[in-house]
Amino acid sequence: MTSASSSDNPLDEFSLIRRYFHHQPHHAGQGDSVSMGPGDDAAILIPPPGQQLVMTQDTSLEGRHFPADMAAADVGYRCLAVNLSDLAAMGACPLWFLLSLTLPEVDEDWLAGFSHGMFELADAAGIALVGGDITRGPLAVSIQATGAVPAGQALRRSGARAGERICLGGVTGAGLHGLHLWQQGRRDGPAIDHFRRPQPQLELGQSLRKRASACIDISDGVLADLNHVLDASGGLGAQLDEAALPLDAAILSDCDHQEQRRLQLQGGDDYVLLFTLATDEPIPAGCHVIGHIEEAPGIRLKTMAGEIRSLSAKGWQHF
Ligand SMILES: Nc1ncnc2c1ncn2[C@@H]1O[C@H](COP(=O)(O)OP(=O)(O)O)[C@@H](O)[C@H]1O
Ligand SMILES: Cc1ncc(C[n+]2csc(CCOP(=O)(O)OP(=O)(O)O)c2C)c(N)n1
Ligand SMILES: [Mg+2]
Repeated sequence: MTSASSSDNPLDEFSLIRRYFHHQPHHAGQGDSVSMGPGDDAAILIPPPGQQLVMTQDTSLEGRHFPADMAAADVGYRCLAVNLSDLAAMGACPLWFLLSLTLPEVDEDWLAGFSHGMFELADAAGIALVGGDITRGPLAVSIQATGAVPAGQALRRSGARAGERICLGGVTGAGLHGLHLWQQGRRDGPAIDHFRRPQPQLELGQSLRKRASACIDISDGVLADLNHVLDASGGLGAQLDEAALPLDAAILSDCDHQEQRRLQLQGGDDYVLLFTLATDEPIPAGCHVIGHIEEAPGIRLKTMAGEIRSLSAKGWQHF
């Protein structure tokens, strides 16, 4: 957020909520499960019969998760996208979300842009905003999203087994590279687009139910998030094949080989799915096999030269 409100009489909290956050869902059926949305002490929701609810929450802070000079519409889109990516990783269909917004001031241009970007993705994904909270302070966006899966079919981090293939739902490295370019003053191009507007892989996640043995979305980098799967699956290990790592050469063309590898494996901000598949499962279209699960703990890389090197599961860490 870069500019202050020019209004002499800023909107009060309730008018602001009515103006920017009472949104009529565009999607057929979106909102049908909402008995009471924003406006009462809490939302009243109708869980889909026979389904389990899946809940997640991620907070995005200015300067930590998105740059202070990012357009408000992109901030709105991105903050919802990172939460939808967690629903995708569980194989869930999005239903409802709560928005907790901390604003330094009432800037109506910013709010109009933010809500526009957020609802653009909400409508595309079929998720309804059902409530939230607004307070004053340094800009922070916290979203709690709920989805549903048929009972017993949610994807977990914990089901990987030795011998299974490790797959990626898309290329990695573009997100953090986009941030680096942003920090160098660039404002357009495919890597920047990837960083500004990550595309949660909801359809892929849903298609992996009853097929993938484990799944996670990559927010902290391939190695760090693969390591969560290995830990959750009982302390297994993995071997990755350097030659098989998907690389969008156009996106990472301005990086040397070592930087490309670092971004691909440790970048973060990717929001593609990483999942494990038994050897008889077909590989979904657009996905890449990057290695396999092994009994021996730790992550190893088979290099282009055929050497096996140990890798540390380093990735993004807040502390
Ligand atoms: N403050 C918290 N209280 C309880 N559980 C938490 C808290 N923060 C994170 N978790 C849980 O820890 C797990 C890992 O969180 P996180 O690393 O944020 O995952 P993700 O990358 O999927 O967002 C999740 O199951 C999340 O719900
Ligand atoms: C301004 C800015 N600096 C740095 C980053 C890089 N970054 C910040 S948090 C993060 C990891 C993901 O965020 P986190 O809060 O750990 O989300 P979660 O893993 O819980 O989904 C990355 C790669 C960024 N996105 N924006
Ligand atoms: Mg999280």
